[in-house]
Parts: sequence; structure tokens; C-alpha cells
Amino acid sequence: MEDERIVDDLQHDGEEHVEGSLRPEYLHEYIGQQKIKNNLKVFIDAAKLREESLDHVLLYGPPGLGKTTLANIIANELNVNMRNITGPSIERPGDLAAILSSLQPGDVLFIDEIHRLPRVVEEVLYSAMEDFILDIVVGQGEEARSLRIDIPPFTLIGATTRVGSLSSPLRDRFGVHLRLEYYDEQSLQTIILRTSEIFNIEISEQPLEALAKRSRGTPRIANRLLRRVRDFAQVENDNVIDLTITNKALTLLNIDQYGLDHIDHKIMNCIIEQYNGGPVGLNTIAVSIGEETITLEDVYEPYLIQKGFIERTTRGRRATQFAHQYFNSLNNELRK
Ligand SMILES: Nc1ncnc2c1ncn2[C@@H]1O[C@H](COP(=O)(O)OP(=O)(O)OP(=O)(O)O)[C@@H](O)[C@H]1O
Repeated sequence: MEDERIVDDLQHDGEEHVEGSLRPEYLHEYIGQQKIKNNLKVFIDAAKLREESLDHVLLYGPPGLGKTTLANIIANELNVNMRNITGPSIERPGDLAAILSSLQPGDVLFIDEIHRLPRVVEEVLYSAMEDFILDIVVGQGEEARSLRIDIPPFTLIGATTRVGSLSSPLRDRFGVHLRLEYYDEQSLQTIILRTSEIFNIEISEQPLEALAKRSRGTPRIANRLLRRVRDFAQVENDNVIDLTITNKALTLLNIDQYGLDHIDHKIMNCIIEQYNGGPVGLNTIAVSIGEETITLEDVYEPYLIQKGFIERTTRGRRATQFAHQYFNSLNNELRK
């Protein structure tokens, strides 16, 4: 159980099919993120009234907050098809050109991890996004010719965990920029309740609160925790999720009262104990604990900063006073 990963969403965990079945399909089912929903509703209604394609949308924020879900919802609300690809899977300009020219008018093209699109491919997007024209070079050497092809109007939805890695020509071509925020506990409770209804399992107030508190503001983690607790409830508690079975599962999963898991603890203990509270660079922490820097930066650090455990300084990451107090008392408990 020690190494079970509840938090690290960059790893494929084979649970995508379950996640798919939990996805809300329309805006009214999408919980939380009220400001984003209000804005999107206006943009979608306006595009429908004008019978035009929706302006290109850039969704950004930490993993698991519902970017893919929101892209699907936009396509459903517009009543168009969505083509779903990821940045690194498109290697050549011709591959993207083929996809773009196969779209129907008004369709949505969703590019996940758009910051990982190769630069030569990205350049094809510029005129496609701006004028719905493909500007591509065919042939080589003296035979090379530049071709301009009209493509149907479409909406590009780009999703990224690192908006700062996007080139400015690409970023500027999105008319709508939406930043997804961590969810509050009330919204997470609603999400967990909705999922438990889909699973046909009962959950009472206290375990609901406990799970929401430990979900790191992230629906994907909330649903994962619920699935793990459901396993315990089915095997050990006649399918009933009560507080005792919830706490037992969370303890066995090494999820603490703030939703931190064993990797967060490794990060914090590394900063506090090995580097005297910091400042220390993220690469150094990554090497010390045997994790990828990108995983620390995209998945763990944003939450540790949001919860007030880490602060960023120009010379690296530093543990806050609050982090010192919490981890010192935990370590004292362990030493007893
Ligand atoms: N607002 C929401 N209401 C209800 N469920 C949600 C909401 N947002 C996300 N979920 C659920 O959380 C899970 C993860 O969402 P999703 O895959 O869309 O996240 P993501 O931000 O696209 O992550 P990634 O960027 O890693 O792909 C889905 O199963 C979805 O059902």
C-alpha cells in the first residue's frame, strides 16, 4: 500500500475508463468553477445565436481539475463533434493538417498538453486559428511548393498545466483564457456525492466531509479516494461507507489530514531535514527523493504552496513556519 499513488496524475493508472464514465456532459452538471461556467455560457450562447464557431479556448491549471471534461461539455453544448488529441502525439505538420481538414464546420479540436506540441506543428496552427487557412509546404528542394488550403471554421480548445511554456504567438491566438482553480470543500462534497450515486453506494455526512478535505481541491483525486474507500467498504463493511472505514482506508493510503501523501511528506522532510528548511532548488529536491522535477512542479508543488507549506524564493523553495510546526510535531510523534 505504501507506494499507491493517489495524487500523481501524470502517470497513467489504467483507470481512465472509470473516469470517462463519471464525466458530466453538460454545463449544469459541472460542479463548482462558477465564474468559468457563467462566462462560458454567454460565449456559447452568443456563438450559437450568430451561428458561428466559438472563439478558441485555452484551459489551464493543475491536473485533474476537469479540463478534458470541460472541453467535452463545450462540444456537447455547441452540439458539435470533438476530436481529441495530445500535443506530443502529433509529430509532423502533415499529421495536424490532415486532422484539421477532416473537421466538420463548427467542430471542436481538443489538444491536451498543448505546450508539448512540436514547434513546426504549432506553426501550422497559427493561420488555421486566425483565418481557417492551412499554409503548408509540400515536396522538397526545388520541387517544394507552398500550398494554401481553406479549412472549415472550428474551435480549438487547448489544455495545459503550464501556460508559461506556451509560445506567445500561440497563446495570443486564443480568444478565451480560462484558469481552473482548486475546488472548495463544498464543491468536492457535491462531486463525491454525485459519484457515489453513480456507483450506487451510500455515504453519510462525516465520511463525505473527511474525503472532501483530503482531496487536494481536485475532483480526480476525490473520485479516486472514493473508489479506494468503496473497496474497503465492500470487503469489510457490508458496502457502507462510514467514518471508521473511511479513516482506516485513508490511513492505509498514507493520506494525512491535509490530503498530503507520502511523496509530499518526502518533499517536505527533504527541505526541512536535509536542507535545513531551504531555500533549495526543485531539481535538487527531485534528485534527493527520486522523483521527476516536472512531476514535483506540476502536481505536488502547486498544492503545497496553496496550503501554505512551501514558499517560492529567488533562491529556491523554503518550508514555511507552519510546515516546520506540522512536520516537527509529526516527526516527534513518530519518534515516541
Ligand atoms: N466540475 C466537475 N464536476 C464533476 N466532476 C468533475 C468535475 N471536474 C472534473 N470532474 C471529474 O474528475 C475527473 C478528472 O477530470 P478531467 O479528466 O477532466 O481532468 P483534467 O483537468 O482534464 O485532467 P488532465 O489535465 O490531467 O487531463 C473526471 O472523471 C471528471 O468526472
